[in-house]
Amino acid sequence: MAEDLLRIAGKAFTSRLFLGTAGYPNQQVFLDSLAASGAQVVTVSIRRVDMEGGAEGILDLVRDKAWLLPNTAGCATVKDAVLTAQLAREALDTSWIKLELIGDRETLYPDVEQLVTAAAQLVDDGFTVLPYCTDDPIVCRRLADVGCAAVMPLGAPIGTGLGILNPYNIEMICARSTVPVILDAGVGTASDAALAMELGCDAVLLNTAVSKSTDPVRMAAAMGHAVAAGRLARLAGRIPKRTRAEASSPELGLIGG
Ligand SMILES: CC(=O)[C@@H](O)[C@H](O)COP(=O)(O)O
Repeated sequence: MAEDLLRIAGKAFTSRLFLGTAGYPNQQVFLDSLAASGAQVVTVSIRRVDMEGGAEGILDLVRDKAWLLPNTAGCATVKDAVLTAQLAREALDTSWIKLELIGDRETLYPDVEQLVTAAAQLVDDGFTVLPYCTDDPIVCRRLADVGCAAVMPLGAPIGTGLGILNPYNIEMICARSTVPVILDAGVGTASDAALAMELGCDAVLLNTAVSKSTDPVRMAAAMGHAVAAGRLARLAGRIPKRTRAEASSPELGLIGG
């Protein structure tokens, strides 16, 4: 079987799982979870992280183990998000940014109007932009049109673990998208991650489902397997759903039949 690579902006990955870094019991559990998951992309909140490698120090630990994807979590205006992205580029020497622009502190839903504006500005400024967005095919199209390298529609609100609330929209986004689709947020357990891949997503980004599980290292391994299994099933092509039973064994040719 030929190697099935995920390609984003010219960079190739063998794993289709992206992992967040927040909320782990301690750094060692995060590092063990990362290893168990096989994830090659790790997202870090620029507002949370200590650039000097002090108390958090996560950057130094991760740099040689995964591709760093800084994010603008906590930003609520275009200005804020653009400045945070520029700070990340300076400090981390990467032009990749996961653009989060939150419209509401309670739901943490993206503000899509500001998101498209910020994405366009960052693309013009030379960034590789991966925006966290709503599960709306038109919003995803707008983001691709302004030059985003991928789109990251939500499965459910961040941290809820509700799974994929609107699988029809996710499937539609995947079918229409001209750029890779990464399901981001709301994954609760391994079957959610597998479903995302079966619906046609190119990758899955998740955090809370692993960091807050009872056994993060074991859940991280489960997520790695789920993403790989979902991808394989997608490539293999599922059988159509039927409303009536159909015998799985042929009746003709049976001995004595
Ligand atoms: C870490 C990160 O980027 C999160 O904001 C992301 O959206 C994941 O959400 P979950 O924690 O729901 O997986």
